[in-house]
Amino acid sequence: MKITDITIRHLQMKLKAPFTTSFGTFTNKDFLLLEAKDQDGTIGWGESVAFHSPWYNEETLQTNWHMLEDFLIPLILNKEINHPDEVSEIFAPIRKNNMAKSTIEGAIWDIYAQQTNQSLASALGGKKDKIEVGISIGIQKSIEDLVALVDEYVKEGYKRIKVKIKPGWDVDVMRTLRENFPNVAMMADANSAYRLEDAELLKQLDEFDLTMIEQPLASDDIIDHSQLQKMLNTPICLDESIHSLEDARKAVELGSTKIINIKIGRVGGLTEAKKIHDYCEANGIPVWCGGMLESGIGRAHNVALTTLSNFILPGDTAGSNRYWEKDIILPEVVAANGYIEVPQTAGIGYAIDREAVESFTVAKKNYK
Ligand SMILES: O=C(O)CCC(=O)C1=CC=C[C@@H](O)[C@@H]1C(=O)O
Ligand SMILES: [Mg+2]
Repeated sequence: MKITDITIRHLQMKLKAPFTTSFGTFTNKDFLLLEAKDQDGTIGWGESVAFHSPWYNEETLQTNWHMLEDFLIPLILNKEINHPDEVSEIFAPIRKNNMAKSTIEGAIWDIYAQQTNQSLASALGGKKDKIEVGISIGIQKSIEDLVALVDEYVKEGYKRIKVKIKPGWDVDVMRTLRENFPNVAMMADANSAYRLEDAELLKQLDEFDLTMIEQPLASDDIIDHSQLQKMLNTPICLDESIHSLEDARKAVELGSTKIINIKIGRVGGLTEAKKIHDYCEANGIPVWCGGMLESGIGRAHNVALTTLSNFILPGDTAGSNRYWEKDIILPEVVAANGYIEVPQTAGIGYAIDREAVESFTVAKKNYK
């Protein structure tokens, strides 16, 4: 294929419910949507998961737009590409900026799957026809509000409940949840809110039979997590610390993590995500697919990735209606009784709702 035409759009979509983590609260999702067209007119879609501000990692919507416009698109336009795995090689001279790279690579995977007349899941080697899904709940105003929300999602059949923790909102919260929901698969995501000195406090979480504690320590740490894991019975899951297969290898070899949260954007795209999946499978490390409050396009990519065999834990890919009054795909991603049916049509398996896209677009630019 040869990509001959790319359009970047800045979309602003209002979240159904504000999302609060140990870093703060946001009510809108601003993100870049990338539309790529090849010489035959096949159109593929990719979504940047970079937030408006650099709180999750160093990338932002603006840095992504800059990297795409000034470096990545010029490397891709009118270049002969035989397989999407070539994109990460083309981008190898560009340091980091994984979310920007992933945005364009995802669109190329979509085009490739359409041109080989297979679902994106199949193109990645996935075999599942439905995936188990969990749900991630931001920090709530009160424990009572949190219990009510968890109760709602458990009744909807979500297979795993993920809650945020931070100093002052941790042991008591998890104890109350466990008392109310003794049999639900539950995990905590700390988003790096703790230090190794907090080990004794984090050890108290062992009492609640959590499936994992996600990213308790610094977002660029692997060493201290290996020390902490020796002190905890609960498995540590790394998210922000893992940017590549190399990071995953080092973390696994050091015993820093027993589970890995794979996010396509964080690791630079589907090709690297698949490499991490395969390495973890060969080393007995289960993985699951994390979320970044994606629109239906990013959500569709997450569904396809989760069909790979070692995605054995429910991820954060909840249904579209959890996030948006109206998504930008048709049909929307639907989670029913904790499962999402995997689309079998060619490409990402969902059609774009152009009217919805245009209604949320606040800026756009075309590149030929
Ligand atoms: O997309 C979802 O529903 C999951 C969102 C989510 O839990 C996160 C998104 C971004 C940063 C964090 O707050 C958290 C995570 O680290 O997984
Ligand atoms: Mg996380």
